[in-house]
Amino acid sequence: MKVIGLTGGIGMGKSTAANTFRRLHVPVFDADAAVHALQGWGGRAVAPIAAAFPGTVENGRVEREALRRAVLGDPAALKRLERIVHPLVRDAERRFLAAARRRSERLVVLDIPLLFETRGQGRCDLVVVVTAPAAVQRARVLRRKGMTEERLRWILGRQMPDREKRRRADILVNTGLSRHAAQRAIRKLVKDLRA
Ligand SMILES: CC(C)(COP(=O)(O)OP(=O)(O)OC[C@H]1O[C@@H](n2cnc3c(N)ncnc32)[C@H](O)[C@@H]1O)[C@@H](O)C(=O)NCCC(=O)NCCS
Ligand SMILES: Nc1ncnc2c1ncn2[C@@H]1O[C@H](COP(=O)(O)OP(=O)(O)OP(=O)(O)O)[C@@H](O)[C@H]1O
Repeated sequence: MKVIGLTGGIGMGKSTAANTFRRLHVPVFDADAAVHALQGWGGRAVAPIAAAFPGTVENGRVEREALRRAVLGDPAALKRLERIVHPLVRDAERRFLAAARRRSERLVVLDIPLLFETRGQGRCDLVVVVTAPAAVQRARVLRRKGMTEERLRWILGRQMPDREKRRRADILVNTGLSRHAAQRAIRKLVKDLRA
């Protein structure tokens, strides 16, 4: 089974690329979705987060807005949150990979925003980095509800710079050109890997 890592900075087009893989019947592990599930009702991160960040859990689930306020601008607090969440995400990833192996999948994708930051590339046979010009990235992200210049700057400061990610990529997918071009690049990759 070949494991494709999919990563890129905020707003570079990971989720869109992940959907293209799904349409080609390649199973995708979505780390952001795993974080949501872990922080949702019944999730394994709820109790440790309630203990570490009082007031951020309500009705058995994490209030992400409150948690964001608790960590924004506080690198030490974010580190504490990551130490709770990342091992649990890793666990979910292991289960995903084990299930895919049992089904004899030949190709799977790990969609992980912080793949390089958490040294996850070693678990991948090849890494796809989605990228676009900084101005395009900025415009995309600032269109989102609740996003501010300050928040964007802070997030970008916590992520490995795009040029570093590009340097480490096995395959670069430019999402700044057109949807069609990005889809074509992914289709070609899947076809080559399946051959
Ligand atoms: C702080 C939280 C509650 C904020 O939630 P919120 O719904 O407001 O934002 P969301 O999760 O959609 O993240 C917004 C953007 O920030 C980026 N981001 C999120 N966490 C981190 C982080 N630890 N370091 C760098 N960038 C991050 C993501 O790429 C995303 O594009 C949430 O991001 C969280 O629990 N983060 C810690 C877990 C983590 O490290 N996740 C990253 C993916 S594994
Ligand atoms: N190839 C592309 N061509 C044009 N627009 C694109 C392309 N890929 C993504 N986009 C647009 O860019 C925006 C961000 O895309 P997406 O949500 O996939 O990014 P992301 O990397 O998953 O973001 P985040 O890191 O915040 O989760 C969306 O509005 C999407 O429609």
